[in-house]
Amino acid sequence: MSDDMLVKVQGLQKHFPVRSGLFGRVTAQVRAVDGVDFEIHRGETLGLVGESGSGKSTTGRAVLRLIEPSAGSVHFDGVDILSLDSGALRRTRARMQMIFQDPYSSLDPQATVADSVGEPLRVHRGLRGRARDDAVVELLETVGLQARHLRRFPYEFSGGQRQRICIARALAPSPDLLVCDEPVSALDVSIQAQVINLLEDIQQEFGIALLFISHDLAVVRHISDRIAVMYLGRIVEIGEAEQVYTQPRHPYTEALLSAIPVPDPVVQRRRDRIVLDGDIPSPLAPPPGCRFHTRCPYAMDVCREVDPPMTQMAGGGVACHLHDRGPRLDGRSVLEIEPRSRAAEPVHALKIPEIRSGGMK
Ligand SMILES: Nc1ncnc2c1ncn2[C@@H]1O[C@H](COP(=O)(O)OP(=O)(O)OP(=O)(O)O)[C@@H](O)[C@H]1O
Repeated sequence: MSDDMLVKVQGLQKHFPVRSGLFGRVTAQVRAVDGVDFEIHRGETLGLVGESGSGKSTTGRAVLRLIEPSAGSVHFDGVDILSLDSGALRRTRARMQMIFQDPYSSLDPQATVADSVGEPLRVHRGLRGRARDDAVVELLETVGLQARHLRRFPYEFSGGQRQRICIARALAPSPDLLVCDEPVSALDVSIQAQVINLLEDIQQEFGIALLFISHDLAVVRHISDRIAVMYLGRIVEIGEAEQVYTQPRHPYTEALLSAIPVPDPVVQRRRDRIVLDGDIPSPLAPPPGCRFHTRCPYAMDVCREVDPPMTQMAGGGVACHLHDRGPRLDGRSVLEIEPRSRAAEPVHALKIPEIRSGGMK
């Protein structure tokens, strides 16, 4: 792992068993995360986007080992966190904190701010009494609250203020990584930008890396250095934020982007709205071949058969799709690329029709 690499995730899977019948036999598996690779560098913000159900939260939790991954590896600062015993995991986890969507349920309603934010200071830094309160006040000021809030309870705060308290608590053990799972989705629109700006300021001031999970590509673009797009348990595209936003390689990214209103009418016209058919398929039985083919406006016969590999694209970014819609770094054609997996039919026997025109709606 290079020196500036903080997190390296390889082949991550999380399958949830579905049990039924009198004896609770496992009859199926929800493949919530089904082979995910990415890296986060020190001080970097990686945005993770995708529709509801694409596996973003499960990925975030599995990275922190809040849930046990089914397969794959997660290295944090060079250490394989899946190999740690509970004591070592607890110590490492202090450096990896999580902020959840709902600040209402994230805080103990019976605990004052001093206690909520002070507890990790006691556990991880051994602070007590006055020293602990002073450190809490410092953290409160960092997140835009004041010393007068110290003895108050969660019900006395607005949603935005509660999320600030959660952020202060997450900062208490001086983490290197913050996993933010839809941190502004439960807040009023007017407050969302303030909390995103706060996270950005914190990230810059303390050099903390962020894994920023959101279903909203517009939110993620603002804060991210790089963006990973997730669909049905897999990352389908990953690259520099600006490049993913202005030059999407995967039809799914294109569809997500087309749903974002753009103030410039010329850009909006270039970005005709792509409405995807139907809902995201069930992770109990992902479609064979390319998982996106059932909703893809450009689907070809081959897409039903071949699970496309991630391909390094010229101009930056990595995307998984079979269409020749951007130059590949290796200059190879669709059929030369080794598929990740393939169904019964060999690829060369498949006829690739023209990309359907008029597929956009
Ligand atoms: N504990 C669980 N048991 C069974 N299935 C689960 C469990 N947790 C998540 N899932 C399923 O895994 C899939 C991915 O869920 P996940 O919450 O990770 O997606 P998401 O992209 O974060 O969406 P959302 O924003 O709605 O949470 C979904 O189909 C979900 O129903």
